[in-house]
Amino acid sequence: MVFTGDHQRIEQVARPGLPPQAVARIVLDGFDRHYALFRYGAQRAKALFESGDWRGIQQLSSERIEYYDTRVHECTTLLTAALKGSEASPSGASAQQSLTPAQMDFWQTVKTEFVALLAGHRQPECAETFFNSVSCRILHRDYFHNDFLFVRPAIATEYLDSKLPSYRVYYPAGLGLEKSLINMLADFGLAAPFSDLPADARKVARLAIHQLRLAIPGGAGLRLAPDCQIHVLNSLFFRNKGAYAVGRLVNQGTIYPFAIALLRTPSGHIQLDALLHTADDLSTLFSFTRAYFLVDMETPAAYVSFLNALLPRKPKAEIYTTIGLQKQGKTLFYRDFLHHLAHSHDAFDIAPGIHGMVMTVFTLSSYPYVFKLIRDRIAKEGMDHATVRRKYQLVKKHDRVGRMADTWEYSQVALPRARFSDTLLAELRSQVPSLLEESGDTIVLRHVYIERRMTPLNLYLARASDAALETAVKGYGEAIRELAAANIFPGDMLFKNFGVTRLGRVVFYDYDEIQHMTEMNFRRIPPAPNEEAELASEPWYPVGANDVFPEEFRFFLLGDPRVRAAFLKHHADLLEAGWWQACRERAAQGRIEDIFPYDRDRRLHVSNASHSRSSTSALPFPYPSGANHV
Ligand SMILES: Nc1ncnc2c1ncn2[C@@H]1O[C@H](COP(=O)(O)OP(=O)(O)OP(=O)(O)O)[C@@H](O)[C@H]1O
Repeated sequence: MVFTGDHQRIEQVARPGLPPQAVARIVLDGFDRHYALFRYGAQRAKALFESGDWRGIQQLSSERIEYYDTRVHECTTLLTAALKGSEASPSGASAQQSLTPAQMDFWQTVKTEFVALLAGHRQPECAETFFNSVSCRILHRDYFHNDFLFVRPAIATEYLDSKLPSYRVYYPAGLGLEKSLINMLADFGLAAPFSDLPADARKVARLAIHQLRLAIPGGAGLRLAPDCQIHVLNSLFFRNKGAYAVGRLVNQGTIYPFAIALLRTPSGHIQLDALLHTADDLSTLFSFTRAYFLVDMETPAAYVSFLNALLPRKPKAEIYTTIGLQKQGKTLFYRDFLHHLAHSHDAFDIAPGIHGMVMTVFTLSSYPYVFKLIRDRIAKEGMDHATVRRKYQLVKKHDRVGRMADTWEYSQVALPRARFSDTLLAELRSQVPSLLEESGDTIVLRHVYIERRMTPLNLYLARASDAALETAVKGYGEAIRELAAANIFPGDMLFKNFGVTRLGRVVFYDYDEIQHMTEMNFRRIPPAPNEEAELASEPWYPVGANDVFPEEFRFFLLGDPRVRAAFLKHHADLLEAGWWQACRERAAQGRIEDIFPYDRDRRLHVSNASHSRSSTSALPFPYPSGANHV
């Protein structure tokens, strides 16, 4: 539903006495417009994939992040104008003021009417969230409870689906696995030819049978059981240069989740690139460290419920987020979090690790997230709140390539004071007083970033065995390479700014100093004119604001002999300006590198030869042999 013509409707409804139902209608129209544009984005992603317009996909993903706030703003403005002068308008007096009993009645009725309008709606949970966003901009915080907002959902989404069901079914026991796969992939109706779908489907079928044999005790004589079926979500999942068919195979009552990665070759053909089937494969694909997918869904709840069965460890909040509905993700996160608080009694405390100069970070041991507040006084030259927020927003909109954690930004988060440790409370009062509001038993955080908790890499390395340390240092170098390939220079590459995830991936989380690679100037240190110059505290050469001397990395990164040995074994070239210059050059040419969320050995068309050192030139960007990701 679009807003064209709505101004006329507002005039009709903007007379004093605008009924609650009309207010509810304006909000729902606002949401419907948002969701129509959201779906249109996903439909465009398909066309962009088909034509290989990678820059277009990147731009779309980035722009889509703003859609929601823009629509909420638009709807709030519309509503405020429509309510102007009416008795219901809290802003008529002041949004800070208490509502009169009549106004309370009015706004409660708006909520009831909104629920009535949601009968038969396919995205009721997202519409409720939109209603909350608009209402929060109109009502005072005192009214942020279930009488006026959807603190709890009103409409159940279990078993909700579209007229056209969200997933399709194929029966390999009759048709054969290979043929079923061919039909399944052809049914996506991509407007680009497959290079050789039967041959690719054969490869995938063989791999699938092999995996089934491994999974089933005595599976050597595997037969597809009569109940064998493939369920595949109707829409492809698009992100960067990849498209993914996401589904599950059911055989003898057991569910085997899978995703098939599709790529477009430079000649414009579609190729199956990988079969992803383990729990870790799917966790990596749907990780919080990657950009959100573009998926055309009429009923997102049906997609989330399907995905939830494939990814049982992943909270629904994160699933909504990975499919681009990050506001719904935020709502669910907050509900889960309040529920967890009500069912736990441990205390918030300062996060383990080295304290940041920019952020005060705290956590709750029983909950796997950290809370980050920007310090009032930042002990870094030229750094202020606006810059920090800008950098975090940059990361939100950038492709995070599996190497940067996603953050959720919240304002006005009310938490029980009794749950804060004394040390943390003292730290917050001294470091972030402007973000803290203490009233009675509650502490309100005016602005906070919430992010998945990881083990800080410096702590991890300090207690790692030799083997684990080598793996982590290798992962650290790979993270730097992949960030650089995605045009991100981390700025501060100290180990304390990286974390290790549950799956052992090394991920960057300190964004205040990041810059684009293309803004940097990577230089070699010129030879010293004499010995005194070398010993002097000041460099003997001029240094520009964005000059970086990779030779110097060894001085602040490689003090520990174990770390040094591992780093030099895998990533010695990162200490050379030449590597960085080449990478910067590629970014400057506007190249979008291939960084896929699965290991090279999963690729169906990568021959063994390309795993050897001699073939590194075939790799898409300066990369050492043995690297996991291309
Ligand atoms: N996602 C996370 N998981 C676990 N610990 C974290 C996380 N984010 C931050 N921390 C902890 O908080 C510390 C400070 O966080 P962060 O690096 O974001 O702050 P900063 O002020 O920007 O740091 P710097 O002074 O390096 O700029 C980290 O060194 C780490 O110990």
